[in-house]
Amino acid sequence: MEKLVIHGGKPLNGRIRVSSAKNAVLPIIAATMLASTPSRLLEVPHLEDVHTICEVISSLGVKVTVDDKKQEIIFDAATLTATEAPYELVRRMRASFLVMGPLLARCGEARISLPGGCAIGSRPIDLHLKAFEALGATIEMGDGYVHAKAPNGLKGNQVYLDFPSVGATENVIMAASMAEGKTVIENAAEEPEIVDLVTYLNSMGANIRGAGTNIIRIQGVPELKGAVHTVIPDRIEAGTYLIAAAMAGGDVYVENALSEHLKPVVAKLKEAGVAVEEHIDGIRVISDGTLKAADIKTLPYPGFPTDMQAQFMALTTIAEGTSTVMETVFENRFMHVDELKKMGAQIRIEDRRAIVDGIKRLHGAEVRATDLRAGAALVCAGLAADGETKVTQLSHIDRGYDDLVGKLKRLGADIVRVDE
Ligand SMILES: CC(=O)N[C@H]1[C@@H](OP(=O)(O)OP(=O)(O)OC[C@H]2O[C@@H](n3ccc(=O)[nH]c3=O)[C@H](O)[C@@H]2O)O[C@H](CO)[C@@H](O)[C@@H]1O
Ligand SMILES: C=C(OP(=O)(O)O)C(=O)O
Repeated sequence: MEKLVIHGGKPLNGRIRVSSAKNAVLPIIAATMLASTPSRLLEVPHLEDVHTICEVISSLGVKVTVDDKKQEIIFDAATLTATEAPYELVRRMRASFLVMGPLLARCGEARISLPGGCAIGSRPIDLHLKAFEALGATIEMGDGYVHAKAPNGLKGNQVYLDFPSVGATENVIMAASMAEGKTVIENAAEEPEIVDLVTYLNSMGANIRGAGTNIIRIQGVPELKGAVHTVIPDRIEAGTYLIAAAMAGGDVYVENALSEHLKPVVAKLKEAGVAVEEHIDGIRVISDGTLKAADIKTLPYPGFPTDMQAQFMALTTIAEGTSTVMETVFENRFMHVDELKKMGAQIRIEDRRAIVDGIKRLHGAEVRATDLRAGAALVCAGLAADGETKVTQLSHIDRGYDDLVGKLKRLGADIVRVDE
């Protein structure tokens, strides 16, 4: 079994560069299916989730040509032939469901396995389906699959999302980009990854306005052409390294981190007593490892990101005083609590709130990465803890962190990946 073995207590120093955002590259790869000519994506991160979405669209007939050295991928969807995404692929990653919008737009049909729940909550897809129906698709469910059909094409409409779901907003944008007429999405998600998807779609010839606000207007066009695109930096990866440095202590420059995408994380780090400098091409953290309690509440963007909740909770475990961590986006995203407790953390859960009594130091332990960000939180905790920490279930971490071990080693961390 593969493990990360960390000998904690060493300060982190130096520079690392953030990779392109997982949560932007996944919908953008799905969107390449909309084009009748090839698209080229630059600086694509090496992530398991990227492999998975490439497998999904390859299985639908898209020609995917990877140039690993240049970190480029070319997608040619002229050969899109199939409309069914099977369970074996969709179960590996929920974001596979993002192929539904493009398939409906291009082929008028999609049969996709239900993505189901996962460690962080039940994660239904009702908002996606309601929106597709508003665009004229008929939806049938059976045998664990969603079968959506729009044989005469999709028609633009007003779509109100009951919650600003990131995935539903992306799926509707992609579907509506080639629908007949105008679509207006109200209560849309405002995440930077949505803005990046729309930047890419507009460069393909789409007509979409308002991305980054809660009202997005889409005038459908009959055809989209491939484009060249570089995906935005990963704000969650950046935030994870900021927290690692804040906890372990040291002086770290996170190059390519965009501070305008990380406002709540930077504000909370400052509240916790960490010195943070926001520069044009990155963010610098200087910390002696002394931290103060700070409360967070996760919210859709521009609120505090749920994908940073576990890492920030790790930080509060060694912050002086009592912190409250409230999770409002997912109903069950506290799987890391039991693992952090194995390292000595004092945490109790009251409904959607975790109350953390800070202690002076964590101690090393063998812990499980129960999901992607839980894994990241445990790595941060291990870097700051006394003694040896072993993190297992690395497949979760591999989904979303490009060269985690290499980057941390460059900062002086004592971390290795072993197969025991
Ligand atoms: C690949 C990707 O970009 N993943 C991100 C995306 O996930 P994802 O797009 O799945 O997250 P959503 O914004 O859709 O989910 C937010 C909340 O809405 C609920 N919901 C969502 C859709 C739906 O049809 N019905 C429904 O009830 C979910 O269960 C959840 O409680 O945004 C999340 C919230 O910022 C992040 O944590 C994920 O990292
Ligand atoms: C929850 C996450 O991703 P996904 O939506 O792909 O599960 C995440 O990136 O933290």
